[in-house]
Amino acid sequence: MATSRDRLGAVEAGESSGRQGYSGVEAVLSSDPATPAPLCPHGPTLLFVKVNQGKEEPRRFYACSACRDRKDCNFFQWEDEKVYQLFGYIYLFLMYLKFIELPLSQRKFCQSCQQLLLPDDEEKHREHQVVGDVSITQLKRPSKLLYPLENKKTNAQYLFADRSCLFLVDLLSNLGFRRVLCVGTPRLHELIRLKESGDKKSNIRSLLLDIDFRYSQFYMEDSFCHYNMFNHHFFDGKAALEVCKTFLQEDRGEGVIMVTDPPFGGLVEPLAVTFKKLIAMWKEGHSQDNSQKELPIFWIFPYFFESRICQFFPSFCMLDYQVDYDNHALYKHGKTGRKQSPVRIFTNIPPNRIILPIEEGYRFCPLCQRYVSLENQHCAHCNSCTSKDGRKWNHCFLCKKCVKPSWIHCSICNHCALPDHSCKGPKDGCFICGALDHKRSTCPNISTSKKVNKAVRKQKQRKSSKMKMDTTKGQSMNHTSVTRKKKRRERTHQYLCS
Ligand SMILES: C[S@@+](CC[C@H](N)C(=O)[O-])C[C@H]1O[C@@H](n2cnc3c(N)ncnc32)[C@H](O)[C@@H]1O
Ligand SMILES: [Zn+2]
Ligand SMILES: [Zn+2]
Ligand SMILES: [Zn+2]
Ligand SMILES: [Zn+2]
Ligand SMILES: [Zn+2]
Ligand SMILES: [Zn+2]
Repeated sequence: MATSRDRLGAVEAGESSGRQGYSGVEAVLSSDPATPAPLCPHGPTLLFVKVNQGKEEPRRFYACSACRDRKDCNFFQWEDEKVYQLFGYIYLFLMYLKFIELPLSQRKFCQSCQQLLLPDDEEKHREHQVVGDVSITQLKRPSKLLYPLENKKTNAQYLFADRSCLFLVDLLSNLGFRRVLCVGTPRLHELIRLKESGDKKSNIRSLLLDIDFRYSQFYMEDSFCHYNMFNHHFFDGKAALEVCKTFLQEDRGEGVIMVTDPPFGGLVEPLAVTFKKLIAMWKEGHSQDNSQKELPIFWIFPYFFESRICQFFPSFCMLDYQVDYDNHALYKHGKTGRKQSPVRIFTNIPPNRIILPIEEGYRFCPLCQRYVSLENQHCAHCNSCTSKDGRKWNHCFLCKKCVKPSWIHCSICNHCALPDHSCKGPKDGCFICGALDHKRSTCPNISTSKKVNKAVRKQKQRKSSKMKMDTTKGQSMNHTSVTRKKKRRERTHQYLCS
């Protein structure tokens, strides 16, 4: 919390090399384990020391362990100034109580430090970007006050568009849930609380687990735990773990659901391990007769992770609902009709209980007993509504399954693929006739090669204006994890950039 650009400026002044954004400094590896490092939104910070040639004792400071660039995380705290850590949550919450009692004109928020300011603090933030007149409504929507963390490597914080968030809150309430464990869903958490305080009928409570420490300014420890979902770590130790446990086990575990929307760059396996630990925590509070029951879960993630998620949670199915985000242009509805979002809800709740909004283009398929996208047509051969991406898919009789509309059956590869894919085998044959001694551009079965090139170009143009994710369930999972990771990154990149 005690970030300060001024002090950092002093450290950096006159330095030229070293850590980017913190030049002329080195990490202190053997910091005293008895003194835990303060936390930034990215977890425990690292201790650094300014390398100086002078004789005086260098002053040490804490900075973010994850972000190499100060632009991504400007946390800064001198080692000998550990004020906030001593008081932790209590301090922050007392500060919050003081804050809401101030007259509107004195309620200020420092955007540079991402921190609520009391009048005494103002002087320190004089040269920062400070906004005034922070209303109670704003305080109840911290996800709109704080800027979304956007560091791609550590934490891309994509926040739900109101439409999707309202849909989720209504759905949870219609399904009869009374408690929601929000794992990495700060905006859902605040909307549940907002509805709860406004509407007496809905009495849903919410507990947020998130790595973004900035939220602890706005919530007491019974509604926010600083948590790492990749290793099931509660930063505030046993007390926080107990809060979570009590929340899950209340009412003998009845009426609770976990909703999670992890960063998309995250790996499925560590997340699955963590979620199984949370499930086990919920189960501990059960009597034996309930042992068959599962903790209801909504796991929000891109559709191309379907096979991976179902590998760990075989009872999960993927809903057709497309989750939209505020701060990601490609995940939003376009001005003209729907821009496809690749993000879906994976759940162990029977899909026939989940009504998707007809006005947003979903319909009920009586054969599949679930709501599907309007264009997702029931295939008589597959006996299922097969589309994964919301477009109409076509059945290929050779592959014996439905495939994306942009795919064509390739006689060399013996399965459907994009027209301009490179075929397997020792040589890339001709896509048109399958012969190995020429490419499609010189195929004798087509009058002029120009025609083909033109057709291919056109197809490419058409394609690039549409979606471009080209993996189906079950494919691409049998390589080494390194190439898999790389490929997935590439695929996501390809999708996001198309
Ligand atoms: C893709 S965003 C989802 C936000 C959600 N759509 C919302 O609007 O409420 C991912 C969320 O997970 C949190 N997060 C990222 N890494 C995390 C970690 N290792 N452990 C816990 N939470 C994490 C982020 O702070 C962020 O709130
Ligand atoms: Zn940080
Ligand atoms: Zn400030
Ligand atoms: Zn169907
Ligand atoms: Zn089919
Ligand atoms: Zn085919
Ligand atoms: Zn091929």
